[in-house]
Amino acid sequence: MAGTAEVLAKAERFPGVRYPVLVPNQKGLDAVTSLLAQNPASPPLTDEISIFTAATDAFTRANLNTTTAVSLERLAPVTRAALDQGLRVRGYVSVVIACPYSGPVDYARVRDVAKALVDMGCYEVSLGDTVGMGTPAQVSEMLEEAKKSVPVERLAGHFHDTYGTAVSNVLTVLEHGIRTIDASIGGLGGCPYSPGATGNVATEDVLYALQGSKYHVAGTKDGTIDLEQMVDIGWWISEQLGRESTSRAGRAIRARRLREQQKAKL
Ligand SMILES: CC(C)(COP(=O)([O-])OP(=O)([O-])OC[C@H]1O[C@@H](n2cnc3c(N)ncnc32)[C@H](O)[C@@H]1OP(=O)([O-])[O-])[C@@H](O)C(=O)NCCC(=O)NCCSC(=O)C[C@@](C)(O)CC(=O)[O-]
Repeated sequence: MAGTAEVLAKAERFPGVRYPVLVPNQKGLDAVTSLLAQNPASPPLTDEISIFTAATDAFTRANLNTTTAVSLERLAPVTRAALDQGLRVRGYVSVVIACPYSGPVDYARVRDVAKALVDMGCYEVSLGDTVGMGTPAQVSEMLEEAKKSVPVERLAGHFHDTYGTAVSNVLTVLEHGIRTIDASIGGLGGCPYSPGATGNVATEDVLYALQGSKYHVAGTKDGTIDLEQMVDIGWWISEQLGRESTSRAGRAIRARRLREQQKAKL
């Protein structure tokens, strides 16, 4: 968390793109507030914070050094203060399917924690399969429970791809009415307290899977994004970070291009 302000101050920003900042507590909000005060800009460096907790005490202890109930008590005034400053607040519930420390998750806890985050002022709650073990059947069951307390329009899907089910889980939650999906280019991401978990579902893989579907990508000219360009970006950032892209579509398209180059040489 300590380097957040430095990263944000150096990030190149583009109109229409949001740059939410992960804020675990009041100190995190204070860092954002002072950064905005020291760097007045229009549009501001950020207009949104993301607060986070989990569906199990065991994960919240690892991630926030407290229980879920205490984290919610601490985050309520942080959310009010952020809203008072005109910031948007997004919430995350981690480990909505399985917890790396306490095993299978009670979906009623997901329901109740998501409701607590909405009640304190989050405009949206992202449901995170942090360990990436969820199957479409489990995700469906969890979502049916969460929808009992939070309208589906206020929910988002956040899937890590450890067991290779993230894209199918994305398609599952879309069928349930969720319209916001967290994804990362090249499959980057991951939580330091989720041992063995891979990064988030790759943006390239979600885009590939949505091709020909009834879903369109919001904020784009024709509802699509140039997948070939996204693949280039996924490989570029992965190489900057000294890693391989974990995007299946990214790897397949790179391999296809290599075959085409070899064929052209013949
Ligand atoms: C929250 C704490 C700090 C509590 O940790 P703590 O030890 O209870 O906090 P503390 O108040 O005792 O402070 C300990 C030290 O941290 C400092 N500190 C205190 N707060 C901050 C802050 N906001 N920013 C920077 N520094 C901070 C504080 O100043 C102090 O520094 P010292 O005096 O020892 O030099 C710790 O548990 C922590 O850093 N947690 C975050 C861990 C993390 O980065 N998790 C990954 C986030 S992403 C995620 O969770 C998954 C998600 C959301 O993406 C979705 C999903 O996949 O599920």
